[in-house]
Amino acid sequence: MNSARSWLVWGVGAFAYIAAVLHRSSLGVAGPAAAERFEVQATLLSTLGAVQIGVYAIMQVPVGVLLDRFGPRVLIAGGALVMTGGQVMVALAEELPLAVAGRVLLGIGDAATFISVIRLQSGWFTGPIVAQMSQWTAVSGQLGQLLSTVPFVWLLSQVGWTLSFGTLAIVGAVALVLVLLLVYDAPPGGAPTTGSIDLPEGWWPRLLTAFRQPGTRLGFWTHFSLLSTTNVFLLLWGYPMLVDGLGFSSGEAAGFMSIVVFTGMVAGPILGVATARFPLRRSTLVLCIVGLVALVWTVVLVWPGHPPTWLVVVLVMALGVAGPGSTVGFDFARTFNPLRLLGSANGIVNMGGFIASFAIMPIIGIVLDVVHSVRVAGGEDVGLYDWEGFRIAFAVQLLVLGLGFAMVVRMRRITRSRLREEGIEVGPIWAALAAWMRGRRG
Ligand SMILES: NCCCC[C@H](N)C(=O)NCC(=O)O
Repeated sequence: MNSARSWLVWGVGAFAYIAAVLHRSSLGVAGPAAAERFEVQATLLSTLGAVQIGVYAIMQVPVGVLLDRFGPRVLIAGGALVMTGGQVMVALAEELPLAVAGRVLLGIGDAATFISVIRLQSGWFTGPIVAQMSQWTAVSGQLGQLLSTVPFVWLLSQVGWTLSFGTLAIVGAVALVLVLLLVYDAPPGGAPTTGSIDLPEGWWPRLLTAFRQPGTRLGFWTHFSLLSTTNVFLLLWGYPMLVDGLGFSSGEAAGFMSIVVFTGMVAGPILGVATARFPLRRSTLVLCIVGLVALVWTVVLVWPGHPPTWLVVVLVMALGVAGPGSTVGFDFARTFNPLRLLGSANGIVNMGGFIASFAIMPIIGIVLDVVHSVRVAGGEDVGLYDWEGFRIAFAVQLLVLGLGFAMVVRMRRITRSRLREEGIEVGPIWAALAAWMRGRRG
């Protein structure tokens, strides 16, 4: 455990996840080329993006159950295989239906990857480092996001659709071969066992057992609260809001998007250390991040006129912290479930943020449409992506943040009462801080 080989195995798993995120984000940055190739509206293409997120969310529970049955090696390799096939279809597609089928396969393969790499870590590492590894895995995915924004966009402009998407398929195939050669579920002696815990037979009772753990549901609501706001911004609505709503150039918008990604890459490891160092304060950390994001969105949305550039920078930095904040959800699942249920538990957690993203993405589009129609009917000459429309449409996110906050508070109360039964008392944060200050003085 925690050996050079552990790092190699994790590195290959992380590479497979980088490839998955690269596949995931490639259509989003190829919007104009796709609209031209398939002769469809950009709006229809953005709906495709939402469908892929939906497929990803629906697949979480089946994939989690399969992960507990077959282990991460099989799931990561299977995911890479399906994504490679999907990307070949996208590369060769001349008509939209084949491209859609390819994107569905990409959603399925992608769904298997992140939670399997998170599960792989628990087979190869022990101790506080495991809490940090989840953040490192998530950070590596951000590399895939960056690769899609600059190098892939450049490749697409140089060699065209088939060769650039074909190159992504080759990256997927390389990931598949490396996983088959190097990734195993645990070192030769086996992973740490949790054999003393009796688990029911059959996938359904086991899934229910994972769901009934309050820590799993605390993880679900953590992910629900914090992932969607970043996803909605990075994957769909951030670019039109910045360019059409606020009048920034496309280069400036790309710069803002990169700030989200870079802030996440810095915040992730810091949150990883914090969760490993203060495991009993993880939910307080999550609540602070949810509160911060809600506050910043509120200020942006009620700002008279266009929000100033410095405020937009604060917003994208807050969104950058929200992404790694959502990863803390997997740490709740890890510490409250036996290893043999971790696949199912992680699948449940990962569904949270993607269900919220899938719901919010079209709702924002619908609200934009309604606001636009009402204003046009009232005689105003405004565009669909006007800032006043975004101001109202983005307020929908406050409902997700508010619901998420309330549910995290509720689930942590239940989780803490379960801990109390086991003799672990988690006092209020102010009491802990006061004791810490007294300790420093004395
Ligand atoms: N853009 C934010 C990335 C944060 C990672 C996140 N916690 C997560 O759940 N990722 C799942 C995945 O499949 O990427």
